[in-house]
Amino acid sequence: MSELHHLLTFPKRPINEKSYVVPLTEFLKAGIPATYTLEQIIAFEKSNSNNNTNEKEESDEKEKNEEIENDDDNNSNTTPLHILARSLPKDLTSEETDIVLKLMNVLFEYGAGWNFLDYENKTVGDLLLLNGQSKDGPLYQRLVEAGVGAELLLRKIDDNNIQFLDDYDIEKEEGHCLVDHAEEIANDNTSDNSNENTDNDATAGDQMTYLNTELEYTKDSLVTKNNRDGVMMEWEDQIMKLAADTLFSSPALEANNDAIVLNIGFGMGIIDTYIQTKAPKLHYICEAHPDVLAKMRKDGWYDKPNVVILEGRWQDTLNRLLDQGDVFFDGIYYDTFSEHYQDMLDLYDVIVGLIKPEGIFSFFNGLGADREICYDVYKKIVEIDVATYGMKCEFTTVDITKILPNWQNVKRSYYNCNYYYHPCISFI
Ligand SMILES: C[S@@+](CC[C@H](N)C(=O)[O-])C[C@H]1O[C@@H](n2cnc3c(N)ncnc32)[C@H](O)[C@@H]1O
Repeated sequence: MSELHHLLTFPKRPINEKSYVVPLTEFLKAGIPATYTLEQIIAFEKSNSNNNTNEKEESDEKEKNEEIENDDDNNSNTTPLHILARSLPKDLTSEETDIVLKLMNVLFEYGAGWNFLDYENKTVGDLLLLNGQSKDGPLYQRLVEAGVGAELLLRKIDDNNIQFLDDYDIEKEEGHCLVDHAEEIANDNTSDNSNENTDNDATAGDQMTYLNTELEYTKDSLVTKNNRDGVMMEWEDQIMKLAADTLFSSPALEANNDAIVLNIGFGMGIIDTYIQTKAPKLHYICEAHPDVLAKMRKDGWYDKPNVVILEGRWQDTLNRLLDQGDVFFDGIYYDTFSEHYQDMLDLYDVIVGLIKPEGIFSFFNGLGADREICYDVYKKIVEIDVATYGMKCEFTTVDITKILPNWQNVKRSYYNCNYYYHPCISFI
């Protein structure tokens, strides 16, 4: 362990400016990177000890190093911020908390990352919470702020086509939060859109690959036929019920049967079934996948008098509705598959043109739900993004510990938090 890392284990109390902020700043000013990881130190020491075989006295250190080296995938990045969060005393005074906040500020100022995973596969956020910090507390909130800043900056860089690193490298190296209904991105972008090669990992990450992939309805899910990627699962039933209620909560609605609502993404039709129980005047459903459309036809959705089916991707069908200029919605719900947050940014442009002034927009919020800190960062990002359209997003937190599945029959879990932030978006 380097002196910098050792300092952040808080070897002495109280934690004050002189003993901590001053030396940390000096280390960083001297050129030690704020992202200097334990793994890099181990690699360095290993190469040194190979050259100098008689220096083997630090056995404690070796044990720790072995733990880190034995990390499953060896991809961990145990940064100084991890050490700080892991070593945080549980009985911090408020003066000491202020100093720790200063230490975090200094580390971020010198380029510390907010979302690396350490040798135990934990984020700094996980460690702060484990050490008694609350989500509303200044330390966790500082981390969220850093995440929001970094994600917005990354977006600006992408927008301007400035490429410091290959996009894929950024995602791999920083454990970049994946913000889709499914949590993992495709291994690579080599899909050729043919049926033969489509049913692989890319189904969740690439829309055209997904739309060419055969689907299968099981008793309680909709999955990609060959690789069993969960497109939709029945455990979300209560979330869909809540969402359907939200769609009918526009203050301008006098009765449900006046309502004109739109659902984007049919899947298992769970939310659409709840919407139908409210007997809206018009119920639009936008769906792109041929297998899902076939199921909708078979189950009689095309024959329902108040249902209008928009066949195709929302990117095409909703823009046509916008051009038409004569349909406006009291409620819009969005829940697709294999799309990215960039798609949601594009969707906001369409939504503001299609929703009535007092209408409500909501979506399945799996944004960053693979990690608590990512989920909190994306909660903030949504608020910031919709605010640019003069809208506000109010979240209701729902405990979902009892309804989360065991993920046994699908390839991977796409939701790893035991609570759900249900969004309700409306004009201010
Ligand atoms: C997670 S499921 C929706 C589940 C639905 N909320 C329910 O209650 O069952 C996602 C659906 O979105 C559809 N989809 C994916 N991308 C789409 C797009 N660009 N436009 C329209 N539908 C899309 C998928 O085919 C799939 O049927």
